[in-house]
Amino acid sequence: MSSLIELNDISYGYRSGQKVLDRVSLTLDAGERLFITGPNGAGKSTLLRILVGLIKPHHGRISAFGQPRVQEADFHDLRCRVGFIVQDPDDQLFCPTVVEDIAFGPLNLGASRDEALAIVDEVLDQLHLRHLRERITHELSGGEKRLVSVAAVLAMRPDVLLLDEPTNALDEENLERLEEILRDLPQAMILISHDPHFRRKLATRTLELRGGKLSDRSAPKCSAADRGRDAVNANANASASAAQ
Ligand SMILES: Nc1ncnc2c1ncn2[C@@H]1O[C@H](COP(=O)(O)OP(=O)(O)OP(=O)(O)O)[C@@H](O)[C@H]1O
Repeated sequence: MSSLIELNDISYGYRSGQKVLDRVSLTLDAGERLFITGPNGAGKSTLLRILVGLIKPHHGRISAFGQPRVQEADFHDLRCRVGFIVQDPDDQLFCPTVVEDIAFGPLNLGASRDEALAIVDEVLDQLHLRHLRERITHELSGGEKRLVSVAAVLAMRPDVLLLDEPTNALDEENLERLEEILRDLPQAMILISHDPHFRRKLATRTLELRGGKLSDRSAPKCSAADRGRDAVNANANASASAAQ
């Protein structure tokens, strides 16, 4: 079975600076919760923006749901199926009220007003957020905005989720609730997070982006035999250096 998402040999650099991504490849399979870690400015958000077609890579190929994604029309279709929760909820929420913000996606995908409102209530119940339904979006706290942006993306019933720093601004209770919600969702997802505790609870696989390269952090540790061999080699090198 082919992967849901495949990025092959992706390279990119902003005009202002050096290469951010250097021949990066990744796959996302059904049921995975794939975490991407790495230092600030490593290019993690850039990678997600490339995946959904907001930035065109200088090199490499993107395929999703079995189709190559090249033209803008390909990415428009992809964005209907991939829910992207961006780092700053203020970039995600733009309607006057919470109910309008969450209904926007389903309406845009062709739902009737009644259908969209039914989805809003279902998602608000799922996230225990009914009390925020009629609130004015820009008056919400940072954590409330974060949860409403998750609700707005879930309302679009995406096949895959991308979450960029979803735990930012969440208190302990809401963090635990978000963990439970994500664990119960059937969708495959890619999560960017600096929070090791959150990652340990949810990750099925972890990649690290550093110096433009992605490496697998969940690769099996080397075996006892390998460690023994490494120790022998290290001793041999140390003896050789001492003899010189
Ligand atoms: N629009 C832009 N124009 C120029 N440079 C940019 C732009 N957006 C990001 N960058 C730069 O590209 C690099 C990668 O940024 P990116 O936001 O992808 O990193 P990140 O790994 O998500 O960082 P963080 O963990 O801090 O969120 C950074 O050096 C950043 O300053």
